[in-house]
Amino acid sequence: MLSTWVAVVPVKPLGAAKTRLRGAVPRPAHPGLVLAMARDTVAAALACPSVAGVVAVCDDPLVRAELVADGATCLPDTPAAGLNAALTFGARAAGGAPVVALTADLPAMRPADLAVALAAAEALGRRAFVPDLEGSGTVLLAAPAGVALDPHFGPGSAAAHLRSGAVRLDGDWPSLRRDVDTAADLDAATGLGLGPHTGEILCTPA
Ligand SMILES: Nc1nc2c(ncn2[C@@H]2O[C@H](COP(=O)(O)OP(=O)(O)OP(=O)(O)O)[C@@H](O)[C@H]2O)c(=O)[nH]1
Ligand SMILES: C=C(OP(=O)(O)O)C(=O)O
Repeated sequence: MLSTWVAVVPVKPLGAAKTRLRGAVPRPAHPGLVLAMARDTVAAALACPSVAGVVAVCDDPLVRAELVADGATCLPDTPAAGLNAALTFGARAAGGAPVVALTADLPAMRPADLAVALAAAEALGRRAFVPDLEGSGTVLLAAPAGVALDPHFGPGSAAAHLRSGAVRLDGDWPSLRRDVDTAADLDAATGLGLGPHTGEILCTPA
């Protein structure tokens, strides 16, 4: 039987987020692009049959309002403590359920790819992670019920997750593994098929 996972999605305040992506769209559209990618990530997670709910961790009132309207629960960030603290905080709110951490920059993610990755994690019964397409970063970290998430996101996180004892999952899940950090990543995600919110931003004239 499939577990029902709680997905924890961290989102930086829009004014500070996705600095490497600046320039991919005209300057005023940048916050809207970051928000749209987060909304598509959350929508795909909510549409995945093995996900029971999404907890977003974010201090930005606009992001919180949009994601709650989309069906997520939102928690405030731990003040100035960073990404891994935010994930640990969000994971604790899952109350011992299986937790999957997802970055909020997966605008091409398909629910079916996420479901297959989660089934692979469940079959292992251990902490497991999915590297990004480049191989050095992490897009997903999963912990079974009752096991601490112990996130090590940040530069070189795939190696850090491996060192921490998590198992690397190497499935062919391009829509899940295509995180968007740069304009070139956004082009690649566009080629895979963007979610509707990100697609709409890119189609809106400046
Ligand atoms: N809640 C929260 N989310 C964070 C924090 N730092 C990063 N994130 C989120 O974690 C995910 C992965 O982070 P990055 O891909 O490095 O995003 P970023 O820091 O906005 O991007 P750059 O400025 O280009 O480094 C994204 O969804 C970010 O919004 C943080 O301090 N708090
Ligand atoms: C935070 C991460 O994202 P990126 O490396 O894409 O900034 C990560 O991969 O751990």
